[in-house]
Amino acid sequence: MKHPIIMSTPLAAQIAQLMPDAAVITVNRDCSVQYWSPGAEKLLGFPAEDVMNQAGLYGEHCDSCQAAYEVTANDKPEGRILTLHTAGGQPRVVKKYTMPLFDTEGRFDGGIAVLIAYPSMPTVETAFPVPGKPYHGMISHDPLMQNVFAMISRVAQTDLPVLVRGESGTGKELVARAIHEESARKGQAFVAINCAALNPNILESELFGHAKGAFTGAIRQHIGVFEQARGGTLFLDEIAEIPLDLQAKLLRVLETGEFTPLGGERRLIADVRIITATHRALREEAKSGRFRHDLLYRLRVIPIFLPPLRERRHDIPLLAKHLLQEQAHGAASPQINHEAMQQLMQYDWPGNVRELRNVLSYAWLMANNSVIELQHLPSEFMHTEAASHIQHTTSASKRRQWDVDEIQAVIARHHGNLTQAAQTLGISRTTLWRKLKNAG
Ligand SMILES: Nc1ncnc2c1ncn2[C@@H]1O[C@H](COP(=O)(O)OP(=O)(O)OP(=O)(O)O)[C@@H](O)[C@H]1O
Repeated sequence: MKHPIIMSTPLAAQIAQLMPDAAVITVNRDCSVQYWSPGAEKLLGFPAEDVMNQAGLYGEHCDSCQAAYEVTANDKPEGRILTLHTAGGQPRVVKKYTMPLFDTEGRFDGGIAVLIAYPSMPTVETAFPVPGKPYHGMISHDPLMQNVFAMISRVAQTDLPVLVRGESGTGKELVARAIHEESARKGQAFVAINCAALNPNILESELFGHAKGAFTGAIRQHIGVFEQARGGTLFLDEIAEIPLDLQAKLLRVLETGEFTPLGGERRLIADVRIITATHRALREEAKSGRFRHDLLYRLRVIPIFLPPLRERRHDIPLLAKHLLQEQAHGAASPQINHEAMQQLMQYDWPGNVRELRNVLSYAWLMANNSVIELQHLPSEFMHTEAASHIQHTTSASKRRQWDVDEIQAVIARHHGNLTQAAQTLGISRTTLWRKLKNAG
């Protein structure tokens, strides 16, 4: 039997005095408001007289819950992040803690809810988007990306399917992971699968699994990603690439919430949150018949678009600093000089942030712990007037010395594999040998 807790209004008022900025609310077993603190008036904008003795209040004022101020008998003590709307219609992100109360007979008898403005929580795991600060490993001060971060916080409070669209390397998987980490499914599995990387014949078994003997070669049972991700989040990358027959099967799973492994007898519950991603315009794919319309509507409930890096060039210095710091693992990270930064800013970045990360790794290696200059960037950055000028003015002796350092650093990075080192340097293995011999 649950322990009886008596929550009288004076006691609630005392708690409210201890937490003047929080909304302290008590409800009875019908969810009718019995106490509404001055902090609740401040945080949510509704005066007490408007809400007292009202039940099931303001469901329409909550984007991610049924009733904003509800307390149920099964509520757990952990906080939930919700987006509410204030009396003035402004969205307000709050963390809501609830405690159900029970009478001496063990019957549910209402409870207490404490709502705190989310960013002011002392224990926020740096999860609230703050411009210029990393948000789940992503950094940007671009307004579109800030919107994306805010959207992640909101959709994470629901189980709605999200479709992330963006070019390769724009951070689609980071977005999917961030939604998972912000959601109640955090702590359960996050399973990512790239639908384009798998042969269509084995994709079905990768998704739903197969029983032993389901087809020739199925020598043992295989657990598919729907089951691996049970209770957690399933990220289906490059969703546009799945064949039409599999699209039909996936649609059925989404409609019924169940699936059967290939050759299996039992239907299993698909308890996963689905996040999909693509670099293609899925609506165009549907128009041209390559993607099912009905599946598109199922998956694209919440669309999130990630802009390419060339459309947010002003993010490049911030990202470069962040990525270099990440690679330095706490040690002092190298600076980038003006010319090199100019080149980075002008480049089109077809591979987006992933390409920027790789270019910076290369440049750091080449700079050998000194300031990153233009000549440390890969060859595609050296084909401009400014670049050729700088190359020209690099002294021959400095250049030769730099070559040896560079070669040795690249060889070390490839753990002594000269073929791979030569590939990274863009020279033949023979030239590499010759340079090493001359240096020695
Ligand atoms: N805004 C960002 N801030 C910091 N790092 C980022 C950002 N966006 C992407 N990255 C980094 O870029 C790389 C690529 O990110 P991710 O794998 O999420 O991209 P993607 O869009 O899923 O790529 P693909 O479509 O090729 O799978 C990762 O190393 C990731 O950490």
